[in-house]
Amino acid sequence: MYELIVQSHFDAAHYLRDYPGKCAQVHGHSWDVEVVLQGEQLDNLGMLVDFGIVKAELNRICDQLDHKMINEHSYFQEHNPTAENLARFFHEQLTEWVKTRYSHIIVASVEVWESPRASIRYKAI
Ligand SMILES: Nc1nc2c(c(=O)[nH]1)N=C([C@H](O)[C@H](O)COP(=O)(O)OP(=O)(O)OP(=O)(O)O)CN2
Ligand SMILES: [Zn+2]
Repeated sequence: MYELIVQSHFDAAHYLRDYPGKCAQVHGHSWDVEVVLQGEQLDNLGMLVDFGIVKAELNRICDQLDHKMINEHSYFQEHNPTAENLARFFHEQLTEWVKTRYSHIIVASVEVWESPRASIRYKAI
């Protein structure tokens, strides 16, 4: 089993609805995102899938949030923009993308760091 890992990054603002503390106020973070894809079968180049293709898709999703107010994104009007929901958001979008293109890989996990010392990892079950 191979695991392919790519990372990306975005800067954005958010606030947590109904949060009993300072995070209920608008503030910003520099989020880091790491995606793990798993698969067994390699292509004729000996790749699970080209890093560049996965990075481009991950960057496309990050661009939906980069330098924005996350709460205004349609997904986060319904989900509080916690690291948990951000990880789920990336996982859902990447899974949709993988399913339409690659039958031999799955999105095993997405990890979102809200700071260098705090992250959430979401895994498919
Ligand atoms: N499980 C989660 N807990 C918290 C989340 C989250 O997404 N999932 N988010 C927040 C807030 O976004 C907050 O901005 C970050 O909280 P906190 O680490 O307390 O704040 P700082 O970055 O300022 O850290 P300091 O150690 O106080 O400097 C809260 N919790
Ligand atoms: Zn925050």
